[in-house]
Amino acid sequence: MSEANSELSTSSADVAEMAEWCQRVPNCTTFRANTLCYSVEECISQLGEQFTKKFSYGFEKLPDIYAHDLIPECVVIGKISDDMLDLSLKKEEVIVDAGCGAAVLRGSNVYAPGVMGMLPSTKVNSQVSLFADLTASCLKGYKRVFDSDGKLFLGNGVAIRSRRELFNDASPKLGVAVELRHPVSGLIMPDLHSSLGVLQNFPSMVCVRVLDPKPGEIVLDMCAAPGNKTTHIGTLMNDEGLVIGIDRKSKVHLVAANCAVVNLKKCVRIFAADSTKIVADVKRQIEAGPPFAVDTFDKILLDAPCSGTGLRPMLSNRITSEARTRSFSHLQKLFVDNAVRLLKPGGTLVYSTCSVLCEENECLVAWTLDKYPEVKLVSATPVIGGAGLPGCGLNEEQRMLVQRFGMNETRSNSAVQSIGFFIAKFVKNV
Ligand SMILES: C[S@@+](CC[C@H](N)C(=O)[O-])C[C@H]1O[C@@H](n2cnc3c(N)ncnc32)[C@H](O)[C@@H]1O
Repeated sequence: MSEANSELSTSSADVAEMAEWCQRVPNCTTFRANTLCYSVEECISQLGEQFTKKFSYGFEKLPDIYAHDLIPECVVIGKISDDMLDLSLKKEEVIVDAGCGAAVLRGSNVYAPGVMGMLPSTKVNSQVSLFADLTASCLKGYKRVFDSDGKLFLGNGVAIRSRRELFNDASPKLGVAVELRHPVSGLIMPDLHSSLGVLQNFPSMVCVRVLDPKPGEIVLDMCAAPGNKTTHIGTLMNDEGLVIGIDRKSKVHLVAANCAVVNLKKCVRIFAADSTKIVADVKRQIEAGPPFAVDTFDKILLDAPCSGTGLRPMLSNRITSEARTRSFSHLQKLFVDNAVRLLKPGGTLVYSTCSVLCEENECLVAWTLDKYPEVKLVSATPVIGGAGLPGCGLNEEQRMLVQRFGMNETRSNSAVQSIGFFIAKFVKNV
């Protein structure tokens, strides 16, 4: 990074605004249809049937379910209307940790590991009010009414597990503990165990559309697990060509499992490796896995490990951890270095993060352009998010080429308000 760029960082006013934005919940649920097995229309109709069954306990009207006009495989599921929600407080309460609370606000049931407290009077099938403990002060197994300023109401549900099953038995604490019925956010999630498609944040789908993989191409997904973007890439390629997915040894099985679920049988090869060290000095067979020779790939997705500060709702404060961010931008530069070398002349590199901090986004792009004259920044089309932040190393023209989801979505033309995300697209000179 040049001297000037190295001093750039997200200002404390921006950080405060971002922290406030990150506490808000997205305004819909997004689901990527598995178009290898279903048409988007079939997918929408099956989701409608699923929700009709799920809502047999009393909702009169399903939320809107429709395909996004610019990303056709993206199925948008609207909110349950407020007038159908029963948000009256119940006698029984269940306390969950902040991570579980964030998932509940996005429409998830409560899974057993997230439960911190439950009253002894709660029975299976009891109606319960759900609260998140934002202070991390509720001890596991708490059995009284939790009295705290950091107690956030999440909605109402029905207990599926008893207190004894959750805290006393020696059996493993897995599975659904409380079925969510009336979330304050109005958001619901479809059944997750299905080949119909995957729950995926909207900008993640845009990111793969920006990469624009085509059947027959040779594509590298440098940070692939759990494989949501790998399966999207393979699907857009109609399972023809070669997609190399790389991640850590402990995670590559997730990518393989997700490929199997969506019925990708031919084009994806998965390898465990460190993507900061995958460039070989000599020519090698691509199928043999890393390291790879320079100038090998038509397209590379670098969905980099990052601070995750765009993920929302964020109920615990991760955004001020400067040390973490610094270590991520160091790692991100090592990935970029490998990516630029592995890209064929004329090839495309897409860099993305789910961070809202400019150190991991605009500054990283400015550093890349400064360090590698052989790549140029091009428009990250389809452009749906806002422009890059000013004052972070990119000039006016360059700011318009990248896209940023989250606060400052100045040119956003999508009604979907999702997580914070950043996408930049580079092409290597021929
Ligand atoms: C943002 S996540 C990727 C999400 C994935 N692209 C998806 O859409 O499902 C970043 C990933 O980078 C992986 N990672 C971190 N360091 C790595 C390294 N040195 N080499 C390869 N992968 C790494 C992490 O294990 C994590 O799965």
